[in-house]
Amino acid sequence: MSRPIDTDPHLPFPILIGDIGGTNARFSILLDAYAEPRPFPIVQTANYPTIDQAIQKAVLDKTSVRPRATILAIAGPINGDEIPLTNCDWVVRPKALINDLGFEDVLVINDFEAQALAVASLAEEYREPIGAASDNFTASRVVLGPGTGLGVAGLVHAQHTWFPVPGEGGHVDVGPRTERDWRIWPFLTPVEDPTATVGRISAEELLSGRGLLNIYHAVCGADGKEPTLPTPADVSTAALAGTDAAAEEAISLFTTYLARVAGDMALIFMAKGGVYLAGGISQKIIPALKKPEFRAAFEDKAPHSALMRTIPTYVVTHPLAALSGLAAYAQTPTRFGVETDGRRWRG
Ligand SMILES: Nc1ncnc2c1ncn2[C@@H]1O[C@H](COP(=O)(O)OP(=O)(O)OP(=O)(O)O)[C@@H](O)[C@H]1O
Repeated sequence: MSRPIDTDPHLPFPILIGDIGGTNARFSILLDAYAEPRPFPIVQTANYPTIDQAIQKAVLDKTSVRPRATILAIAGPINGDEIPLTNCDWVVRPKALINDLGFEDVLVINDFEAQALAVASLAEEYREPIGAASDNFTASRVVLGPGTGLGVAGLVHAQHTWFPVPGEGGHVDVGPRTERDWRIWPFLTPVEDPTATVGRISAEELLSGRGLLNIYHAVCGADGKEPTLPTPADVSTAALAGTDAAAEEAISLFTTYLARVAGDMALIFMAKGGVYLAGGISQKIIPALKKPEFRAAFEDKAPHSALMRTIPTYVVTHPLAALSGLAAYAQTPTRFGVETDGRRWRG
């Protein structure tokens, strides 16, 4: 028996999938449920005034395939018919995509929801284990991604279905714990965020590009030294090369705080299937994450340390992880419990 159209999660092929970040937009086309996604060159969002023009010029003008549907993953909340992106001037207008570009079906989801879809079935070659624990059964997972901000999503496994749970976990409070933390904390001030509430250090203010710089400045401040490294990449490069003591401590604290928050998220979701570190920064600091501090802080969750020791941790190394999650969903939407209410438009 065929399902009524309103509850059928399948979108019609060909499907254009897009991962729209603050800086970069990545697109692929899926011809059918079995074909490999066909990628297009990465688009710099600053080079196009609107997403419609980017899709037209960077995708539709470059292929004779006419996608009938599109699934877009965006950074930011999805409310209503006008969806502004965080960190970029583009506004997603699904009705315009239908009327002007000819799509019949448009689905917009959160970027970390797409990352969560990706970790449901990430091949071994696209994940780097941190620590010895390994997953040998299907269980709920968590994905955390330090980048421009800190994205967090759960992936709950129930009733043979993966349910991505997008949230705002990057904005939980983090407090000092060790004696050194207590010395550093008074020097932690938002580096580039004038809207941050005074006195509140959220996870994102530590675990992001600006967060790493924030930690580095605080380490220098606590030691009465002048900071000399201007960017987060300078801090991690100097730390990994062992050429700057404050940068080395900053990256060590960054991995420790990331592990504490990752452990908290694992406890909340009972993520026996593992914690996956995505985002732009994790892949670049794998040697630091492989030092003992990360797993030690992750497992340091009395009275649940024994449980934490069994939970594997990985860095996602797939170059287009969010797109791979969207492709998995587009191919077999019934494997996933993705909420489409208020996020799907049809022409
Ligand atoms: N080697 C590095 N070490 C530490 N931080 C880095 C490094 N390279 C870049 N960053 C920081 O990572 C952040 C960018 O993260 P990411 O690559 O995830 O970009 P994004 O804007 O969040 O995503 P998108 O590329 O999808 O637009 C910036 O704050 C940048 O300063």
